[in-house]
Amino acid sequence: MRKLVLENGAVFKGKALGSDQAGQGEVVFNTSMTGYQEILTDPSYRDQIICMTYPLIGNYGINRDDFENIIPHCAGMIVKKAAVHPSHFRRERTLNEWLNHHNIPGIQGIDTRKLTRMIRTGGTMRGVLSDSTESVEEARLRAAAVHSGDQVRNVSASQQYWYPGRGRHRIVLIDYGAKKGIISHLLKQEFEVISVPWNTTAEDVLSLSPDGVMLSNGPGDPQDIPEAVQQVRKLAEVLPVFGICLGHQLLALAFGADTEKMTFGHRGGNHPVRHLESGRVAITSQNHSYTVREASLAGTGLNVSHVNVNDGSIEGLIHESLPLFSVQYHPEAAPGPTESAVLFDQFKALVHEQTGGTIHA
Ligand SMILES: NC(=O)CC[C@H](N)C(=O)O
Repeated sequence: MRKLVLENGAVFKGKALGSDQAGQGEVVFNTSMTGYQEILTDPSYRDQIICMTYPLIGNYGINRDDFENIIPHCAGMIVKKAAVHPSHFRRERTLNEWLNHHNIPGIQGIDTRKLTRMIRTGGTMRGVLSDSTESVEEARLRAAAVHSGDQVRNVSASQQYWYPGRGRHRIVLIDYGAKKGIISHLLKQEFEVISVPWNTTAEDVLSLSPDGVMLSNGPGDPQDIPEAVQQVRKLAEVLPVFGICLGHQLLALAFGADTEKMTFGHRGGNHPVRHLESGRVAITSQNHSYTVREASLAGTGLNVSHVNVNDGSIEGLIHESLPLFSVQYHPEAAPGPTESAVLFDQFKALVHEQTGGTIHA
């Protein structure tokens, strides 16, 4: 028997999934029906235990192509039922085999609806996964003591990577825990991409002669990395910038706005977002716990471009005079609906406009 114990004392008894090692982290839920491979390898889930609300996970196995990072960074996985015999022509391993291979613990067979409702009302909670015979109170105390920090430092690559691309314009991607999908979309726009570690100084970024800067997604609280915020501000004054998720939050902080933690965040592939100027709604892929505080935007030069249709939270920002924009959701859609990929076209157009170039088809 394996159990999940939350910091509020709730106990969920189920069966083992993945590694036998004890797991601990912040328990979050994701409403995507598919895309578990991309979700498990998204570095933004660092130190989090992911509960999938869809009841059958793993039915098409794990393949060699759909990774968002070389290794998974999440702390655990919770499913109602993990498929034992996945069926897909690209499948190479089962979910259970792959979790074992990467030493990630999980639990299956618990009431994931009950857990999700508990998080929706009580907020994101810390929890532990264990096989041990420790008492519930001991496990609860362990859960309440879970502390995460240094998440970006732990997931960002420690060196530069160069992706030649086919275009004339060079983008420096600041890697706070970047998903492969972002790099693929930049290359599709024919940008040359240089990804740099999260703590690269603005001066070192500028020495690479970029035509624009992409601020990636990443784990944790954006306020944990004030040194990165300072560098973003310097870059935003001189170059076109596009920020995604953590990158969006860092851009807001760089201009003096504030961020706060949401009760349970947004995670899934079906979040409706309204573009205020056109009134058009896009269905988006999301994975975040923090949000930009609307009241804090006054006087920053940043305006709200997109809002979440469900709860009205800020989903996009645009600067009133500088060539900068950002979104809280995931236009790279890995996994998720691809309709927001147009934002990468808009970034290309912005970079070309700023550099005086023309777009080559
Ligand atoms: N996907 C992301 O970049 C997440 C951003 C941030 N860690 C949050 O949870 O809000």
